[in-house]
Amino acid sequence: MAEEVKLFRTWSTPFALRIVWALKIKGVEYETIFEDLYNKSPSLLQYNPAHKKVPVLVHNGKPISESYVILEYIDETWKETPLLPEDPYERAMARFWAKFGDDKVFTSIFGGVFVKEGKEQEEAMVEAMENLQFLEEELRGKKFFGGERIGFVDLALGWLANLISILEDVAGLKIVGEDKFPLLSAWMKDFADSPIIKDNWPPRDKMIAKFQALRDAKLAAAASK
Ligand SMILES: N[C@@H](CCC(=O)N[C@@H](CS)C(=O)NCC(=O)O)C(=O)O
Repeated sequence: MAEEVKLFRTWSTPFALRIVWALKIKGVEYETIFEDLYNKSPSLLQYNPAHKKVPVLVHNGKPISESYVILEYIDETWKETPLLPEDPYERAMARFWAKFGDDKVFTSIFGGVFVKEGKEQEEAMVEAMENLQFLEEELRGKKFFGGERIGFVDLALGWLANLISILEDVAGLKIVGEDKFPLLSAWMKDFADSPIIKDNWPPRDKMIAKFQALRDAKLAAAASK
């Protein structure tokens, strides 16, 4: 039976980009369904009733959601070019850093620095810098978080390379600079320039416009409170 793989996503969400990159690295053919999150399709609601979010991967009719769960499913189903290390401790650490990226780094930047101003933004920046320093240390002696090639943590943190680079245009924020985070800066460049990753990257102009609108809306909402 031919495999049927479908990916429900939006063009911009960093959570879905993880899945796009993983499927491309594994060489899995798939169909893309672009969702409008303001008008979610009945299929999305049926496939992910618990969260009603993208991404959702549907493999031979069976839905899987939550990007890290999907990444692990992909890695276990299509075993060529493994994303997670073999050693159980290394695997645990990869999952740890991926989760740290979402729980602490993403939150301190996109729920903090990006949507705040003045003193509040300065405080959020201190927290973001502390969190980023952990990732800087984790990269010591390595080109990618996965070692010599892109792995699970690189895909998990891909949003850093993808979104951080546009924040300077959107909010005048230079969060990861060569002066403060030389290893992360080099990683952001190497990751973004890697084959497969660079061919599957949302258009920069569109990203800037989207995140500008997002920031303006968040700041306006905060001001009207
Ligand atoms: N933890 C989820 C996060 C997914 C997520 O937040 N998706 C957003 C798009 S960036 C979404 O679908 N939001 C729709 C909503 O909240 O209604 C994952 O890793 O897949």
